This record gives sequence, structure tokens and C-alpha cells, in this order.
Amino acid sequence: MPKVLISDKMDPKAAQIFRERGVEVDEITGKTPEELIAIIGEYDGLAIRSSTKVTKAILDAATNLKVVGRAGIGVDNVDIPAASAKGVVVMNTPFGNSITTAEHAIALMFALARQLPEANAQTQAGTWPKNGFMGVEVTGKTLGLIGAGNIGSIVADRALGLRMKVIAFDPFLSPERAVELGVEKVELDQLLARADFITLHTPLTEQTRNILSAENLAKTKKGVRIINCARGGLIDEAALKDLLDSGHIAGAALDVFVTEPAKEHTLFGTPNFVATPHLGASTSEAQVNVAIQVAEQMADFLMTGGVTNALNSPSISAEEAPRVKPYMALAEKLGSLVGQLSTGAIPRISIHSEGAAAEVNQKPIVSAVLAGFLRTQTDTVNMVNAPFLAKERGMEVREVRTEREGDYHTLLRVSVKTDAGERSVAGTLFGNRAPRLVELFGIKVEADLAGHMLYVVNEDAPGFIGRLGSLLGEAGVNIGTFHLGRREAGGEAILLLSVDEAVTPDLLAKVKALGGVKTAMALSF
Ligand SMILES: NC(=O)c1ccc[n+]([C@@H]2O[C@H](COP(=O)([O-])OP(=O)(O)OC[C@H]3O[C@@H](n4cnc5c(N)ncnc54)[C@H](O)[C@@H]3O)[C@@H](O)[C@H]2O)c1
Ligand SMILES: O=C(O)[C@H](O)COP(=O)(O)O
Repeated sequence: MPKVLISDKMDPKAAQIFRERGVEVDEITGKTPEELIAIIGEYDGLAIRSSTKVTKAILDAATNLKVVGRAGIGVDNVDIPAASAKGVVVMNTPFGNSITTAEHAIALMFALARQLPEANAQTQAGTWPKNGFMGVEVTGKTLGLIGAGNIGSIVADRALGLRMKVIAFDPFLSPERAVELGVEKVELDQLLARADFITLHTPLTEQTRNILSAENLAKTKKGVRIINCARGGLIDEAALKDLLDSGHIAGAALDVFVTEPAKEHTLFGTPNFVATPHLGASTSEAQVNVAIQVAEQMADFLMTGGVTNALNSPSISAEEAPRVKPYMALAEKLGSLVGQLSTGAIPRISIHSEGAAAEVNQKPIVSAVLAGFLRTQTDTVNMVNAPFLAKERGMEVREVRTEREGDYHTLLRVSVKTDAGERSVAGTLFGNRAPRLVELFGIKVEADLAGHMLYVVNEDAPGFIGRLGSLLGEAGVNIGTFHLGRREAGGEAILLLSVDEAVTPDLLAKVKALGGVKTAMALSF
């Protein structure tokens, strides 16, 4: 009988469903990482919320683990590349807590508009501060949404009901979808200049990290009020404190922090600052929804092999699996590569199968490319919803098959249309099994796309590789593999390095500062 550990506080419905479905279950919450490492080897499944950090160390100790189920949306507490490398499926429940979280954002907006927490504290302290709390109406004010996905669009709907004007910055929001939502799609600078309230609803990615940086916060309208119910790390917390102190920002409400649990913080005690302890998803309705959903999905997977809402594994029939699965792994890596290397809206993505690749079922291949691509923008994509999400983002998806072989016996090429023109990457399967990148933006390379990687475009000149190697060595970053490609001697060169640890933002800045570097990016697969 498979055995599951529930390691974060979860509605009792989850345990009940596991038992009803023939899965043994233990509920042990509040364990330290070391304690979890000591017991995780016994379990086939791990059901979590945001408190348990599923690190590589835990996955390495999880010798029987087959599935991690996140009762909620954000999976930034799970090392997905490490889980994928170990063949552990990671699932989430993309919609179960969206309404609840949107309502929390609206609640915090009112808390700021009317200074409810402080007014409550002073009233109950016996001061009857009737003249101390002049609020503002939200009616007629402009709400700036950063991120208009599931939660952002529910917030927009509620705000429109409150007679607010809603503007949204989301590079992946199609004009049609913006009209459907009743919001005005704007650039970030416009949003910063115009919004009376700003609310964040994006995942934490390399593009969104620090999106409200000191520089961007300084561009906001004087008197703005800011709400973050998405992820810590989207706002520069120190700059927020300075601008609250100076009075430029009239109020800020955070449900999420860079470091959680946030038991001490420079923002605590700042006037017009409201904090909640990551309560966005904490209603009985949402917790019942996500508990039922995660337990059903995990039990399905453990008992029948059915895969739903998997972030790193496709749905596929048992007969075609052996032939198609290696192509799906290649497709997902190529999609993820172009996604990580692209910025802005992508109106078209083309998937070209050549040689043996043209003979297998294209549907899972196309879905895998789209899932890999979109995962760089949203946590909620999976093999099932990737084509739908691509359509919603206004992306045209083209499929081309050429049964004739080219240079390779089998080849997949993924091309995207960008402002700078068509850009493409291509890969093959070595031994019909092992995914390998063979071309990147017109330059021949040969690389595994796995784990943490560093991508550098530089001017091909003597001594560069040595300088880069020394810089990584001084930072204690070990290079696993090293791949080099160039158009011509002395021209533009591409370096792809696999490294044992993630490249930190500090180290990346140092790489970018090396002479001759045109672009440097940290990638992960
Ligand atoms: N506080 C909580 O308890 C709580 C609860 C649920 C979800 N969340 C978090 O809220 C976030 C949003 O959840 P969701 O379900 O709406 O996700 P979603 O994937 O449906 O929407 C995210 C949106 O962000 C947009 N986006 C991506 N990159 C962007 C960028 N650079 N600039 C602007 N927009 C960008 C995407 O296009 C997408 O529309 C997630 O991080 C999730 O983990 C927090
Ligand atoms: O991403 C989510 O679903 C939320 O952050 C909720 O987190 P929680 O399950 O820990 O409340």
C-alpha cells in the first residue's frame, strides 16, 4: 500500500480521502529539514503547502518518493529541476484558492484605505481616536494590477464592482483578454504613474523579482497604496520602508515576505503598514478545495498512474509512452529554453518535427513545448492547460512535420517570433533517448539542458574563458559541463555551462561586468 506524508497543516479531508482511496497516510507537521530528511525515505508521496521546503537534499533522501502534491498554487518551495531529475512528479491545485486570495487582496486594500488595523487597535486601547483616521474612498480610484492571471482577474472583477478603474501590466495578457476582463492594458511605467492602489499577482520569477524596485517605487504616484498577496521578493522591502517613512507611499499591506516566517522585520511598526502572515489562501472554503483536490490527484497517481495538474510530467497513454516520452522531455527543455531567453509577448511559436520525430504523436510534443515555454511565466501551467493558456495569451501555435531526415536522424526545432525577428533552437535525441540541444539561435552547439545553467553571449576573444572560469571558481561555483559555439572565429560566441549550484543575482552581475560579455543569464531546467 503506498504511503503519503502530509507535512504541512492541511484540512482533514485530505487524510480522509487518502484512506478511502487505499493510501496509508501520516500527518506530521512542523518538522525541521533534518527531521524530514530522516523520515522521508519511507514515503511514496509528500503532500505540502508553502511551509515545507522540498529541497534537493530532501529529494535526495526521498528514495521511494514518486509524487509531491502542493495543496495550493505556488511551487517556489519545491526544487522542480531536482524533482524532475529524480523522476518525482510535482502537482499543484491551480484554482482552489484563487477566489480566497483575491478577496484577501481586496480586504487589504480596504484595510489601507480606512486604516482599519490601527483604528481598531487604538479604539480598543480606549483612546476613541475619531479624528485620527481620515480615510479615502476606493470608488473612482485607479487600481493597478501587476499580473492579470487567475487571481489578478478575480481582483479586477471585484474592483470593477466597487466602481474602480482597473489598469493592468502583464506582458502576456492579450488585448482581447484585457477587453474581456474590462481592464486597460498598460506598460509598467504608466501603471506606476497612474495607480492610486497597486496590487501584485505574479509568480516570483527572474523577470518579476524586485519588479517594485527602489527605482520603480520612486516612479509611483504620491499617495499610492500597495498590496502584495503574491510572493515576497516582488518588492524591495527596504525601499518600501523609506518611501512609507517619507510619506510618498501612503500605505502598504504585505501578506508575503522575502523571508518567511517573518517574525522580525524593519517594516514592523511603520505607520500605515499592515501585515498578515501569508494568510492569502487561509479560508475554510479554499483549504477544503485544495485538500480534496491534492489528495484526489495524488491518490489517482499512486493507485492508477493518472496524472493531473502535473508541473513536470505529461499525460500520456501507456502504449505510446516509451516512444513519445523522450521527445516530450526534449520538447519541454527546448520550450523552457526559448521561454527563459525571450522577453515580452510572443505572438507566434512554431514546432517543427523532422525525421523520426515527425512519426510520433505530435500533440504531447506540442503541449510539452508550450508547457516548458509558459512555465517561465506562470506556476499554473501543465500539459493539459498549456495550449489553452497559449491561446489565451494570443499566441499562434504552428506545427510543421517533415518526414525526410536532415542532418540528424531525428530533430525538433522550436521557433518564436519576437520583436527582433524569428529565433529558433533545435535538439535531437541521442540513442533515441537522451535529449540534446544542437542549435541555439543559428549557432551550432551541443549541450544537455539540465539543472542549473549559465548562458553567456560574448565577443570571441582569447582569455575570456579563463576569466569566466576564475570568476566562477572564486565564487565557489563548480562547473559540470561546458559547451561553446560560435558563428566564426573572432565573431559572436555562445557559452552554455552547467553548474552545480544556482547562479546568484550577485554572481550574474559580475559575469555581465566581464569585458566582452553581451548577455548573461541564469537558466534552470
Ligand atoms: N498569499 C497567498 O497565500 C497566495 C495564495 C495563492 C496564490 N498566491 C500567489 O499568487 C501568485 C499569482 O497566482 P495566480 O494563480 O494568479 O497565477 P497565474 O499564473 O494565473 O497568474 C500570474 C500572472 O502573472 C503574469 N506575469 C508573469 N510574468 C510577469 C511579468 N514579468 N510582469 C507582469 N506579469 C507577469 C502571467 O502572465 C500571469 O497572467 C502566485 O505567485 C501564487 O503563488 C499567493
Ligand atoms: O501559492 C499559494 O497557493 C499560496 O501562497 C498559499 O500558501 P499556503 O498554502 O501556505 O497558505
